[in-house]
Amino acid sequence: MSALQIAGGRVLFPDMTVREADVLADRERGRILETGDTARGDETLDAEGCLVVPGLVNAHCHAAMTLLRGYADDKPLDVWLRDDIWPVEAALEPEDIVAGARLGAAELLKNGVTALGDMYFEVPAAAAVLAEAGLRARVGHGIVTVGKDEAEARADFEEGLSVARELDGAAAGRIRSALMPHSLTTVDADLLEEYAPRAREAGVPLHYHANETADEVNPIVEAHGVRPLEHADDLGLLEAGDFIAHGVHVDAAEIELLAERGVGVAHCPASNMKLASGIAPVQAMLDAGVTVGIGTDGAASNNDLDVFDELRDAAMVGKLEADDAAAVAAPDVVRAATEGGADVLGFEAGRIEAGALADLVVVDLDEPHLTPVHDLLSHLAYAVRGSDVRHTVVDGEVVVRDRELLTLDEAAVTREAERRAKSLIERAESDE
Ligand SMILES: CSC[C@H]1O[C@@H](n2cnc3c(O)ncnc32)[C@H](O)[C@@H]1O
Ligand SMILES: [Zn+2]
Repeated sequence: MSALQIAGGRVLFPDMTVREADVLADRERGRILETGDTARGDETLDAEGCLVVPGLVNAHCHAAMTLLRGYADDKPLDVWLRDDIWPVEAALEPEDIVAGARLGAAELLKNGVTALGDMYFEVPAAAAVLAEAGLRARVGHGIVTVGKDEAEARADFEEGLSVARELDGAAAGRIRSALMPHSLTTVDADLLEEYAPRAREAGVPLHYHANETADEVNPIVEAHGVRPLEHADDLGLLEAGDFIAHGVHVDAAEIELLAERGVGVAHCPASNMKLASGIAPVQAMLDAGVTVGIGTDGAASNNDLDVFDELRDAAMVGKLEADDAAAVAAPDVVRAATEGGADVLGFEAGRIEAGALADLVVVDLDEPHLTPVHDLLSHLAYAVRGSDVRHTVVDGEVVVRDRELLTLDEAAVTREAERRAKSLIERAESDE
């Protein structure tokens, strides 16, 4: 057996206490062996003066959208997608998505993200990039049927299903999959109802955008006489292990439904604020027992993939929504960004304890903005930045050491992304 020891740090344990401890990981099984005064490993990662936390989980992302970072800002979701994003996405070539996914992977890992949920196009190629970079991910082909005839719409669902079947369990289990219809308003309801059981047969969950804006809720209520998540339930889209993105405009009955069905929510506070989509009732979800994770959404609506940023936003905006400074407190957001996200994505990660997947992050505390230390949980929720991440470990393997990405050539990745982004926009704008 080959083991990695993360030595000399202070460790955040699942009960949200922080104690001095080493962590020993089995690199072959990718699992944590023990914590405390551990045996030495074949490889050591220095955590002296640092805080060792579970790897952050980005529960909803479109990693390749890093290519569209800063391309279109300051617009509401429907206008932004229709006028800016979808026209450019129509010009995407597979190599663009590969370059964007690589850039996303580099940014995620350097910011301490060890796992993500990712919905986009060219998924086998993008998943290979995420896996090679060392990430853990639940991926899926984003299915959109609006504007397509029946044959095209079915073909999109078939692609979503075959990609999910093909990729589930890839990269020694680091890649899992889901059937990922884009949303309840951009995908045909009859096909959703028809394909959901086929995803169940394939053993994969469903993931889709839901209740993101008020404009999305009203047409469903008008057409079906029920709220979107009740409609989703009627279509068979709310089963244990499924997870939705956003869940901003949800009422009490829908929150109860999410909790009863065991459906997770990827809360995306920055994207929800930037697109002025609304404020999700996160405290009410937590009170109801809904599993909540944190997502950045794509870099075009965020505009970065820093989950530390995101969990601070989640705490701040959660307090505003609840009109209560005690709401969505530090331990709640730290848990959501780690264990919550891992549970949402169905990974046995997000906690530092024997048996859990060895996905860990070492945060450097030797920074002015992290001084003094009264409460490290407070720092994690309100002061730590992605750039404070010193080491990132996924599956027992060191992927970032002393802020250097070991799995990708960062300079080459950013150069290629810059080149691809420019040519993509030129192509898209010349098609107009
Ligand atoms: C069909 S692949 C995913 C699809 O989703 C688009 N997208 C990015 N951000 C959002 C968002 O906040 N809500 C809805 N859809 C979003 C992305 O551009 C792709 O087209
Ligand atoms: Zn999204």
